[in-house]
Formats: sequence, structure tokens, C-alpha cells
Amino acid sequence: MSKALPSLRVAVRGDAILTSPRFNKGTAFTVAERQAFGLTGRLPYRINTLDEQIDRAWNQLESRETPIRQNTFLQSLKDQNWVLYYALLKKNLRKLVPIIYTPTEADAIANYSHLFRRSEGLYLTLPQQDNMEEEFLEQTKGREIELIVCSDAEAILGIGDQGVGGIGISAAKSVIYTLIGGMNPAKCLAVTLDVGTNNEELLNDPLYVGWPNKRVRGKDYDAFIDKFVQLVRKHYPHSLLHFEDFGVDNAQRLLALYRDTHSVFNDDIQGTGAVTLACIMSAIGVTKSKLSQQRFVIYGAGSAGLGITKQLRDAMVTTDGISEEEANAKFWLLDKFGLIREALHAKGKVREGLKEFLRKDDEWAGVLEEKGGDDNIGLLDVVKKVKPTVLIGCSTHAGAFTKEVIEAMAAECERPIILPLSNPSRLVEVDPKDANDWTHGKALLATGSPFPPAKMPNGKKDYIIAECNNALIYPGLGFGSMLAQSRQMSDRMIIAGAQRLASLSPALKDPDDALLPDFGDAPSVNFEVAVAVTEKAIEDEIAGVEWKKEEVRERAKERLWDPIYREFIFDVNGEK
Ligand SMILES: NC(=O)c1ccc[n+]([C@@H]2O[C@H](COP(=O)([O-])OP(=O)(O)OC[C@H]3O[C@@H](n4cnc5c(N)ncnc54)[C@H](O)[C@@H]3O)[C@@H](O)[C@H]2O)c1
Ligand SMILES: O=C(O)C[C@H](O)C(=O)O
Ligand SMILES: [Mn+2]
Repeated sequence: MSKALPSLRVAVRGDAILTSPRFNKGTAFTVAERQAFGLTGRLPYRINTLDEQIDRAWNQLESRETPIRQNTFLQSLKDQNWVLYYALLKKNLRKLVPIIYTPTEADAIANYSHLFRRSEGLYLTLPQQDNMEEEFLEQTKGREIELIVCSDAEAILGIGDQGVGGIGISAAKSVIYTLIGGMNPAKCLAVTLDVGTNNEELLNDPLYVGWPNKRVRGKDYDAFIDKFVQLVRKHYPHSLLHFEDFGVDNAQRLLALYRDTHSVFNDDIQGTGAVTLACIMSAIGVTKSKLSQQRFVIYGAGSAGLGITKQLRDAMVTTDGISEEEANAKFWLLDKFGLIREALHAKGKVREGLKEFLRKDDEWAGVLEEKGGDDNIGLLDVVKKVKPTVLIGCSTHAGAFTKEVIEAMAAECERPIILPLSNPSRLVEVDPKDANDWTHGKALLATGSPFPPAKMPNGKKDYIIAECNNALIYPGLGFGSMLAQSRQMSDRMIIAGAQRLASLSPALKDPDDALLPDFGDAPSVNFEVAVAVTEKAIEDEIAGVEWKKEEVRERAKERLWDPIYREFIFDVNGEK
């Protein structure tokens, strides 16, 4: 979808333009630009095209042998030249998304202080909050911010508390918004909310670059977050505020607290809920059944587990016309202490927000008795008794879906739908290759991190393991909400996006194909999601724009940011 862009007036010159990743073109500056910006003597003679630069960068990247070294290389390319960075990624999307995002980014975050070269985004640190507004304005000066991704890093992917390294997830999610969602990177801001860390390894590391203090909680935490949210509301009232990888209690609380006053979005709850709903809709298309005919076992009832459960429940009520109570009864949730049920709740072992999904103790009296009074009803017990049609993992518990569990499920279900969603790859609840073998190719599978296709029995074509990662939908949800200029991200906008994504699933056309579109197609898929989201906002009269629904697609195309070089004209009053 490349298009020629009008020239841009730019005020920075000399070394300043070469060190600005937003404007730097390196050897691609033209003769006229070199003269106008004082670059002739600062650059070697030869002028390269973007394609030549991509080839060179690709060769340099390939000479780095491990994913983490490639990640570091790409990070430094991002610090140098955004157009080249995004053009290289765009050309090699399937190969490079796992390097700059899940799973490799998890290692980069865990080693943030040791790999540190250059800062990016905005670091807001609790003891320095008196100057928060100044810092915020300093960092966003001259940019019309449309998207802010923030994290307090308490629960990064499945690897826990990563302190200041959380900037890595905010930045990676923001890159995906540009790469896959078409958002202009100059209008995106990655933020780390450094409130300390309880990660002892980081606290004891003399090289740790964050605030070396225990994680602050309670009133002080709330006041700090509120100060930040109010700044966003004041200066960028139409921006989307994306929350990523907060601890589950804060994730739920903050979403509920702010979603009525600003367009806020919690990716782990809502993004994961939406992509999983799309994946399940595609799977039940294959099994030719309805949502309300499923029995769902959700293993891991944190942000993702709860988001998925509520999204599926709400969709069931809407599409199948059953009551909320009836829909709640289709779910069995497990967490650290086993099946979530009344007795656990009475002991204070069930977190707020799960009450609707408590199972009755007397349903399980027989199982408890058999277990000799063991209080913990585990996954195998639940699978055997419930005979689920859908099993979803978002527990961070690697290998939790054992052979016994998978076989017990497959024994009672013709096409078990199994989604081990924990990231990064090493934390997956079951390797999809094993789940495929153990079910003799019957399971319908998708994972959170990328996995290779699984071999099928009887010489059938390989089964492509769909990547059920929120990155397949949140860029479109965000782009759509930005287009709509909506002051909220409503449930109906999210469901519209999920439905559009489901309608594009390869399994709809061929039941032996993947449950979700390939990541290589993520940009066009997310474009469709964005159109659906904007149309819904307009239909529901919560959009800030006055477009007709028929105009949305063209308007959306006009707004897509593409990594191509624009001609620069020097102007002291131009962009800085
Ligand atoms: N595929 C995706 O798009 C996607 C999206 C969000 C999260 N995730 C992954 O899901 C996992 C959970 O993420 P989250 O944000 O919900 O984290 P979270 O901390 O909010 O939730 C994890 C939950 O699992 C529970 N748990 C831990 N060990 C368990 C065990 N042995 N048995 C049962 N439950 C156990 C925890 O008590 C917690 O409630 C992570 O690995 C994350 O990477 C994937
Ligand atoms: O970051 C990802 O890859 C997905 C998700 O948000 C997660 O926390 O695992
Ligand atoms: Mn996440």
C-alpha cells in the first residue's frame, strides 16, 4: 500500500538530524538534502536507495547468530533510523516479529540493565513524580500523541516482575502498533511506570538501572498512576491509553476505574479476550457447533484467563441468546489452588472478579472423597469429570497439559479445542506438536508464541499452529479507536473487531487449515479489524468523527503510516 508522500519541512540539521531516528536517512539523504542540512561532509559519497539499505541491514542482521543478538541489533537500528527499521521488519515480517516481540523480547526485558545502550520512551519513576508534567511535556513536545502504551512491569508475559525493564514491553507493543496497525511511530509513546520491583535478582544487581526499591503499593501507587492518567487526559484527551502487563489485581482495577472517562484498553484482559474469542469462533466453525454448546476449562485465572472468560461469556449471551447465568455455568476456572469453587472462596483463596464463576462444592463432593480429603481439585480431575470441549492455558505453568490430561480430554471429545497460550515459548502448557500426536491429529490447536507446523498422521498436510496472540488484534483495535476519535473503547467495538478477525480465519474455508490468519497477513487483517471497530463506534454514536460508515475504509487508508522516505526541506520553523 505504498504511496508517495508530500515533502516535509524539518528544522533539525547536521549531527542532530543524523542522530534523530525519526528523521535520519543515513546514506539515503539526497544531494539536495545533504547540502541543505549540512550533511555532505558528514556522509560517505554514495547515495543508497531504501532497498539497498534494507539489503545491507539484512546481511548485518544475519551475521548475528542468536535471536537475542538479532534483537539487540534491531534495537540499535531502531535508535538510528525508523524508516529503515520498519521497512526491514515489514519486508521480513514473519521472521522478525518473533525477534522484536514474543518470544525473544522476553529475554531482552529480563536482561534489560545488562543490554542497556540507549534509553527510549518515557521513564516515570515514583520518587521523581513532582516533575511528572514537565517530563511528560518535554518528551512529547511537537508530537501529536495518539497512542500511549504503559506498563508497571509487575507481570511481564509469563516472566513476572521486571522493574524498569518493562519499558521493553511498552516499546515492543508500540512497534507492533506501527508495523501491523499502521500507526505513525512519532505519535506513539512507550512509558514505563517505575514503582520499584520485588524481583530480588534485580534489587541485588549493581547494574540494575531502575529504582532499586521494593514495589510501592496502596495509596501511593494509586496516586502515582492517577497523576499519570490525568496528564494523559489533560494533554491528549483523544489518545488511546494501552495498559500492558500490570499485575492482575491492578490490571482489573485500573481498567474499571478509568475506562468510562478515557479510551483505555488493557491488552492482557481485552486484547487476549478478543483474539481468543475469534480463535474459538473459528474452531467451532470447524466442529459445527455453537459457543453455548461448549464446556470451557480455563487453566490460570489471571488477567488473560479472566479476560478470555468474560469475553467468551458475553459473546455467548449475545450470539446464542442465553442468560448470563447460564453462560457462566459453561466455565470451569482453575488457578494455583485448583478448581475455583465455593470452599476456596470462603477461605479467601479466590480473587475478586471471579465470584460469578465459582463452582458449587457439592458438585465435587464425590471427587473430593475419592481424593481422600485433598482440598485441591486439579486439572486432570476437572477434565475427567467435566469432559471439556475447550481447554485454554494462561497459567505460566509450563507443561501443565500433560499427556494424561490431553488423552483424557480427547477420550471424550471428537475434536478437542486446545489453546496453550502462555508466553514465552518455554512456558507453553503443552508443546502443540505433542498435543497433536497425543490426539492423533484431532486437536484444534493455537498457541500464544509461534510454533512450527505439526505433522499429521496418514500423510495429511501439516497442521499449521495458529498464533493466538493479542498482537493479531490489538493494533487494529487501537488504530480503529484512533480513527474513530472515540473517548472510549467499548465492549461492542472490541466484539466487532473479534468478529471481523474470525471471519478472516483460514479454517473457515478449509477445516484442516489454521484457526487464525497467518502473522504474515497481520497488517491487512488488522486493517479490517480497524475498519470494523470504527464502523461500530460510528454506529453506536460514540465516535468523535462525523463520517458515514461507507467512508471509513478510504479514511483509514489515508491514515496508514508507511515506512518510506519523504523528501525533506530545511525550514527553521519546521518539525523538530
Ligand atoms: N497469547 C496471548 O495473547 C497472551 C495474552 C496475555 C497473556 N498471555 C500469557 O498468559 C500467561 C498469564 O498471563 P496473565 O497476564 O494472565 O498473568 P497473571 O499473572 O495475571 O495470571 C496468571 C495466573 O495463573 C495462575 N497460576 C500460576 N501458576 C499456576 C498453576 N501452577 N496452576 C494454575 N494456575 C496458576 C496465577 O495464580 C495467576 O492467577 C502468561 O504466560 C502470558 O504470557 C498470553
Ligand atoms: O506479549 C505477548 O506476546 C502477549 C501477551 O500480552 C502476554 O503478556 O503474553
Ligand atoms: Mn501482555
